[in-house]
Amino acid sequence: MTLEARKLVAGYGDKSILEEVSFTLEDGEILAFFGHNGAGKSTTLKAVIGLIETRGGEILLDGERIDQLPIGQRLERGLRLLPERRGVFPDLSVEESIDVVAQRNCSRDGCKITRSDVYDLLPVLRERRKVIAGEMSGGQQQMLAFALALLGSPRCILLEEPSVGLQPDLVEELFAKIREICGRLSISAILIEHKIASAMKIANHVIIINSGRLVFSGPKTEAEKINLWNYF
Ligand SMILES: Nc1ncnc2c1ncn2[C@@H]1O[C@H](COP(=O)(O)OP(=O)(O)OP(=O)(O)O)[C@@H](O)[C@H]1O
Repeated sequence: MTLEARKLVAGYGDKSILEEVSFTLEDGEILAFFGHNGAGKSTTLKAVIGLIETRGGEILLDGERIDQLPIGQRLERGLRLLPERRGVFPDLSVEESIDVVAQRNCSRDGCKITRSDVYDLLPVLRERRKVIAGEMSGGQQQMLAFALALLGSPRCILLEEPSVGLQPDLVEELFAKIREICGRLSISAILIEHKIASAMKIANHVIIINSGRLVFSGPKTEAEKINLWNYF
């Protein structure tokens, strides 16, 4: 799978936010997406998933343009968005949550990741099957949110600050799981993250935007040579 954004332009009302943002993401790769508050990172993910319309540029999945498709068709093609703090059903148990999403995402033939697969990939969820999602720790809620994004046949998961509110050791645990699962199942991810060091540990590529403009794009090894803190 290749996800490519070419010179994306997007905004809200008469406000222009993204100015020709481009990136490419291959199978199993993790793209760390950095930039100061309000730089336009979430806006980029919203444009990729189809929550806002683009005003210029192209989004391609395996060479096919998807920027005019409705969200539903982008989901069917394997794009997933895991929004900040909003990835779980707070009143449902872990098992109910997984069942509801599996029913929707795994009903078609060729479902890559089933209910039992997510329990195998994230065993903590099997142990916590009967627990109400909203009553779990932040780390476990993020594991569940990630599991829900995995159900079906995901190809690229857009992660919006999954570490928010987590203790440092839980961030490391969650990120290690993301790295392991994406690598093993050839799922790619875009990771918006303010915890730079943790994100850098699992990233292959880095992009940085500043006021809606791309200021850096390159492999992790190149990003390690610059002072990333200059962009926050
Ligand atoms: N729904 C909206 N309507 C109007 N303006 C918006 C909307 N959502 C975001 N913006 C504005 O777009 C700009 C970019 O916001 P965005 O959320 O994409 O930034 P970000 O880089 O994700 O920031 P953060 O790291 O704080 O989440 C900001 O100026 C923000 O106020």
